Amino acid sequence: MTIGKIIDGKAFAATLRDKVADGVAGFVEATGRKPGLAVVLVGEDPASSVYVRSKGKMTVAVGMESFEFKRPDSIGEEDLLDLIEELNQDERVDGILVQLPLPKHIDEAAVIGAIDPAKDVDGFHVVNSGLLATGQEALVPCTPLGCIMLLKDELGDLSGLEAVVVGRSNIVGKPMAQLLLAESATVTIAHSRTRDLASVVHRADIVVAAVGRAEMVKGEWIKPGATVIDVGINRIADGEDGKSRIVGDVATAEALAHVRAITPVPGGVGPMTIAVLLRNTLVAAHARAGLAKPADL
Ligand SMILES: Nc1nc2c(c(=O)[nH]1)N[C@@H](CN(C=O)c1ccc(C(=O)N[C@@H](CCC(=O)O)C(=O)O)cc1)CN2
Repeated sequence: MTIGKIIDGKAFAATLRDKVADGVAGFVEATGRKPGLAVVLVGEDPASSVYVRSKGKMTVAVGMESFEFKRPDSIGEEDLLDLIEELNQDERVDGILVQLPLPKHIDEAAVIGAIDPAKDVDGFHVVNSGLLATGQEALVPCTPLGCIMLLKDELGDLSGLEAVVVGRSNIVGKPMAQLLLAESATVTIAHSRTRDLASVVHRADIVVAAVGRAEMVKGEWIKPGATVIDVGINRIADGEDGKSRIVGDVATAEALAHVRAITPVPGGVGPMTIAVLLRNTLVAAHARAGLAKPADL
């Protein structure tokens, strides 16, 4: 039995961060200032706090300015919108990111819609999703852009390949499908109501699993030689000692016998998310300064 390749997202992300650091040095030389990223965290969700801390550290590590804004769960929507407006006007800030999820009493769409699209380094604003959908230059959501980078690195030209995206979220599934379409793949979006998901997935040369359900995509669903990108990060109880571990949306151990290549969880897509965020911030900084974006990004 042959075993598929494990795609090392951690190593790819480290190389991307090095390229961003080089690009930042060039930007500082050209403009006399550092690119700046503002991250807004509402509440104290432990996972979100870890991601925000990590974003701050990596922002500084590539030579950018990091601005962190922590607000309590109880913040009102108007106050959050006022903060966003301040950041929109702040010349030191090239990128604004509001860590998701937000507390239930805050309208996520209203907050994202208040971010200046030129500073929307998450690529979630409708202006950026519209630009992406119509094939124009846009700030693109970090996780799907990271997935495309890994796929192109593994497969080269994606043109004509059959791709199935499992999941239809605005953050991953929909932009992922748009990016694959832009690469001339033949794209299907499957979701919780899709009939006979196993046979839909079995058609695919590329499977992107982004449903948020632990190991839902089974190994036998995968067409031999397919490439699988696992976006899921699901914490599950492991054994009797009460400890937990993280698994993806794909049953990786089973899938390895079928795939050409697969991203692991952890260490696959996750690390790409923050590396692409830094890349997007540098791209936004160049655009705001009227400079062309560095060629290798
Ligand atoms: N405004 C945003 N909110 C959220 C986003 C986003 O892109 N923008 N994505 C996720 C969280 N996220 C970054 O914000 C993120 C998730 C996972 C990882 C990561 O590196 N994961 C590791 C495992 C981590 C662990 O052990 O818990 C991995 O997969 O190897 C980075 C960033 C939701 N919110």
